[in-house]
Amino acid sequence: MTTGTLQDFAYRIEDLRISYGDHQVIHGIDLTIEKNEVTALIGPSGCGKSTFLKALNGMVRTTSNATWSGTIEWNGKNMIQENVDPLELRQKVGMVFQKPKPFPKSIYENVAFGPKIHGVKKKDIPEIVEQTLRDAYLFDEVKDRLHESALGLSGGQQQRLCIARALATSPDILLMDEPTSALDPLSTIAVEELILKLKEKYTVVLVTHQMEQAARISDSTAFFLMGELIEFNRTDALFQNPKSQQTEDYITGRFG
Ligand SMILES: Nc1ncnc2c1ncn2[C@@H]1O[C@H](COP(=O)(O)OP(=O)(O)OP(=O)(O)O)[C@@H](O)[C@H]1O
Repeated sequence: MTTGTLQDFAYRIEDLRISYGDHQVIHGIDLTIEKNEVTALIGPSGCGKSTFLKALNGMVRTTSNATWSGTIEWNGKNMIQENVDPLELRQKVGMVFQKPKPFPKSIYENVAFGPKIHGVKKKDIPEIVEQTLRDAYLFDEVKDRLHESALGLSGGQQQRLCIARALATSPDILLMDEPTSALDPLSTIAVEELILKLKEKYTVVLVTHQMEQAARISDSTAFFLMGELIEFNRTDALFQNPKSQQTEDYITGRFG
């Protein structure tokens, strides 16, 4: 594999296997994640969706009881076999979690934190903060209170701030682990609309328990069951005409 090759995909995954101690939880997954699309990961609790996401941002490497094998080609390298700079990975692959957890600092400082760590010049930071808050469709709501605590924002605003924080280091990819599960319906719609806009600039991989959400906002959907990839297809095709009986049972609510 040549370093720096321009890829037309965000990730190419081949025969990915992951274990925690003796417990294998991902069983040989092959999947290509396209750039500038939303890829949804669905499946019942414990099927390995979060573990798969942790593989994509390299967190499996630093999880003490975890081992992995296979190929995750990202940015011209197999991140399982080859040395990938953890700082580069953290800058290029942003992560958004289930519960919004802004730092107990001002709105401004939350967004400025990443660029500061990555060595952006002090004079450039105000512009980055403003642009990133605009990209997260939050700027107009917070422009008069940038230096007030982020903890004073609503849950939905806090989640959009966490998305802004992830965007502030100019990533290519955003990994989102159930980003709306702690939000009320209106905030959920705001975050879903944001995700749809983000794919113009970013690749989004989204773990969701809400089938309607996958159907509404993703381009492709992967259905996981007990650590195996049962079906991966364009979202419309997967929901309208599932090829596997297990997919059909899951999306029609017969289990999970
Ligand atoms: N650090 C860990 N050590 C040991 N086992 C783990 C660890 N993290 C996850 N597991 C186990 O790996 C399996 C897959 O978990 P994972 O969190 O990836 O599933 P999930 O599909 O994201 O579940 P959920 O939808 O409930 O979040 C589960 O059996 C879980 O208990």
